Amino acid sequence: MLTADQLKEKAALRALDLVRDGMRLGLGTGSTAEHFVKALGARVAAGLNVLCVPTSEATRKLAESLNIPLSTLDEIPQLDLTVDGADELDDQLRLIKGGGGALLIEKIVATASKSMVVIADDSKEVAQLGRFPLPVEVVPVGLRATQALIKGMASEAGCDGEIKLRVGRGGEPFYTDQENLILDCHFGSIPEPEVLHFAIKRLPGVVEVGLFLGIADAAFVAGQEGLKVLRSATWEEKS
Ligand SMILES: O=C[C@H](O)[C@H](O)[C@H](O)COP(=O)(O)O
Repeated sequence: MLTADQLKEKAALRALDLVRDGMRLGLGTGSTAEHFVKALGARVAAGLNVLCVPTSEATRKLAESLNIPLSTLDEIPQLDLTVDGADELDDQLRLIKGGGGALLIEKIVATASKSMVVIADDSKEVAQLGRFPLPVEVVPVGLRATQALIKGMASEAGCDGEIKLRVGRGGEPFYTDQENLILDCHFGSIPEPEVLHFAIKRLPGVVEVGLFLGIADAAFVAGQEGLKVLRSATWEEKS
């Protein structure tokens, strides 16, 4: 019986098969992405030539410690591949991300990539998104007003539930790398993710919504029975 962490590593190692010499890569954030970055670091130490854009300060520090060559999207606006974890995914490759607070840069980097591949253990797979509280990144100014607006818009989109300001370990508000706040929306289920995304995203205080829709091209999902590959209609794995 493999532990959840071993399953995450298995998915991450499978994604490493996609990496080719000379690629420009987006590096995701979180415990699953960390396995990918560490394994990539070992390949770089063995001579692989890649240039990578991290999606968070935590990932930048980890990649730096492994001597992985780093750049920014300003220098390389288009990437070949981004590999990242997810908090939830459904069978249409729709995701909830942002459990670690990195959703904004993760979405920018993934969208700037020709392919985005998700790595996950099978506890992240759901029939309907929403069991995991949906993270919404908001600017600190007007927090309570934005929170009330999100609640109203979400309710119209069929999603009700508590919306909580994320706090850090010491009970103080959690700030993202961009000094924004996160509202975790405990909806339980999101019947129409596209409708909800559109409704919330257009509010002025909202920076980004943790729904990734039409962004992921494939997912490697590791379970006790083996590794499952989910593919979008257009994704082809090059050998
Ligand atoms: O903000 C964090 C990211 O979206 C992570 O990729 C997501 O929370 C999954 O993290 P983990 O692999 O640790 O479950």
